[in-house]
Amino acid sequence: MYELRNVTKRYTRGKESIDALDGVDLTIADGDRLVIQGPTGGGKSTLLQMLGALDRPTAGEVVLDGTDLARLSETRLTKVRSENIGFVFQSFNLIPTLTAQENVETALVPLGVKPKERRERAAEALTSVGLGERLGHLPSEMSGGQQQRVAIARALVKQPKVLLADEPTGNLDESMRDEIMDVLERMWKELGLTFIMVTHDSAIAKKAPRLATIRKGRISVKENAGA
Ligand SMILES: Nc1ncnc2c1ncn2[C@@H]1O[C@H](COP(=O)(O)OP(=O)(O)OP(=O)(O)O)[C@@H](O)[C@H]1O
Repeated sequence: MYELRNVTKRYTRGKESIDALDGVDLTIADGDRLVIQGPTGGGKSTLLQMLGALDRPTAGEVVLDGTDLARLSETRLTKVRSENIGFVFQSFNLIPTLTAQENVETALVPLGVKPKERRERAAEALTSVGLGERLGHLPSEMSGGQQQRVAIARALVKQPKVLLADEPTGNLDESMRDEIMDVLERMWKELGLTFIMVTHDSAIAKKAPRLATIRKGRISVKENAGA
């Protein structure tokens, strides 16, 4: 469970400063699915960075399961991230020289998982996203949708509590967008994840049960009981 209290993130460049987040309060329960939308520059990616322990706020608290991430050392933040949080990005971020299976295995290396178990768990994760036949393929030998599925398997192989996705369908055409949204939704349900996704796609936002909008660093949250 996340509890954000009065979170401010100020970026300063020379004499100019901007509050990318300006007093954000937000609670996200375990197993929630939250979609974040808003105009470009509104603060979406900055919020995701706070939730993902990739950066700390300038002021306020980002409490994950009772621990304030804003107060952790860099080493502890890295540990929280590698154990609890899976990331999926718009640009897939796969390593081009590694096969699908090797790309997925990279998520287990920092956790000290032995090579044999790494291979087995990576194969299992790829099978669960429908890529059991593609373990030995390089990213360049796969479609955009398949590459994004490898990235999803890499995010989930460590069995995180939280999945954060930043425009996961942004580089995909419409049919692949639907395919990736189906995989993400199925994983959210099957694994009981807390799933938080940034999107510019109004069709996806419309279907979201809980929708946060961020403008000029300020957040408003709407529940959509019908979605
Ligand atoms: N590292 C940084 N240094 C300085 N300013 C930054 C930095 N990162 C973001 N900003 C500024 O903070 C504001 C919020 O940026 P952010 O990337 O969070 O917006 P966004 O809603 O994700 O936008 P987009 O939809 O374009 O990705 C913007 O004005 C941006 O220019």
